[in-house]
Amino acid sequence: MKFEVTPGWLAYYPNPSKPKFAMPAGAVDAHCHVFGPGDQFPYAPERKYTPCDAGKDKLFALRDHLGFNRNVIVQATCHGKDNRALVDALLSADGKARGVVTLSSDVSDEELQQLHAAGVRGVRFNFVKRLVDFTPKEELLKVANKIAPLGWHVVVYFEAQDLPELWNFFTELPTTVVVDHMGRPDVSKPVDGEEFNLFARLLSEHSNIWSKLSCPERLSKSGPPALDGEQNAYQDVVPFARRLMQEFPDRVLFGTDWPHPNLKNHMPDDGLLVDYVLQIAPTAAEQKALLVDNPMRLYWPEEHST
Ligand SMILES: O=C(O)/C=C(\CC(=O)C(=O)O)C(=O)O
Repeated sequence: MKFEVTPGWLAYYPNPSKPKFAMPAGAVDAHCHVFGPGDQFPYAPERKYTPCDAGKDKLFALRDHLGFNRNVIVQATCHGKDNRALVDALLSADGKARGVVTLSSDVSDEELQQLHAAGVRGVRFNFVKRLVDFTPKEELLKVANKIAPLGWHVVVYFEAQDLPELWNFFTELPTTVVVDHMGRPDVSKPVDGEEFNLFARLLSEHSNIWSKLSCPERLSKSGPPALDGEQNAYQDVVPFARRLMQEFPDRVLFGTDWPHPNLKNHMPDDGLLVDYVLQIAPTAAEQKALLVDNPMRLYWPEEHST
């Protein structure tokens, strides 16, 4: 099937630079996507956007170019609950990729076993209103209860203003819970203000809740963008990520978010996005926790020793 991309769609950066930051051995890109290709893995009829194709071969080439060792591929809403593109990527990754899928509550035990064998270790619940239609919480809880016995976790994506309403749901989930993109704070508000304090409290009061420090390119208001060799990109986001890195060093993850769906004003150079990590995790110990130990503990526990 032929798909027309959403008007104004920004394609991923064509020739990313080589990062200056040599990541620790075994680094994991813990948040990225595959899109199609649409003629092989059609986009979902209920999608809110149509991206440009960004298939597994491009993702794996980027992984190697940037110096990551492994990927965690997260289901994006443009593929709905059809996880075939993601599973196909996992099966082609020589064990170097794990996945987070989207499921409906009638998923069978047999399907779950197949997904587990392919490398799936989590489900994603998306609450961002521009991306998805509403799903009743009972439905989501059913899914969470089905995947809990497999040792999987739940990834949640929401915007900061919706946290109060979602708090009870998140804190009652029976699994590890991983929050995408620091709960999308408004970074023009203070890092120790009411909004971000609430998010930090979610983690401090619930030791099963983790956060990705990803997506400065999406959260930043004043940049500067990760373009043209910029080594101090997205300075307005750094204090937020830095706070979580320091307060919860063993529950944070980082990912590129390639191919960066729905960006509106610029497309980052992924090499410079890797260099951004030096600002939020300046010490070798923090870098190892963020990029290796934490994601390995969550996604490859059988290989993880520390
Ligand atoms: O890639 C991300 O994490 C963020 C997205 C897209 C997304 O999550 C999805 O479509 O599922 C966004 O903010 O548009």
